Amino acid sequence: MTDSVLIEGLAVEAVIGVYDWEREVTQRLVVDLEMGWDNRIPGASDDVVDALDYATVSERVTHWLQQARPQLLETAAEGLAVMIQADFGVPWLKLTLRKPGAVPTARAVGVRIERGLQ
Ligand SMILES: Nc1nc2c(c(=O)[nH]1)N=C([C@H](O)[C@@H](O)CO)CN2
Repeated sequence: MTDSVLIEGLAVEAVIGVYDWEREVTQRLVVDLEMGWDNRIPGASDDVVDALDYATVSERVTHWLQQARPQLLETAAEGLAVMIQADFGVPWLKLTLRKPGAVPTARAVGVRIERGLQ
């Protein structure tokens, strides 16, 4: 199944980082998500109940990142993937998590993971 639902450039202020100073501040994270979903069903019903609601997923991702306070981007990405697959029934996803302020000479640094079967 090649259909998907997208969330691009979701900005979240959260505590993340391995250094002591990073535990005292929030930093900007930017989330890009592609989530497998059969869009033929909502496409036929025109009912959001059948859709993967990107607004609800965005809220849950934001809340998860703000309460988790992970050290590593890898930990955050893994936890988000588990939550999205379990809570929304998403069969596969590609998640990119960027930390734009981490390396001043780079536009952004980050990690990308894919989970599940496409
Ligand atoms: N692969 C990673 N490398 C680093 C991470 C990370 O989360 N994943 N984090 C840091 C620090 O927290 C850094 O962002 C502080 O500027 C270093 N390397």
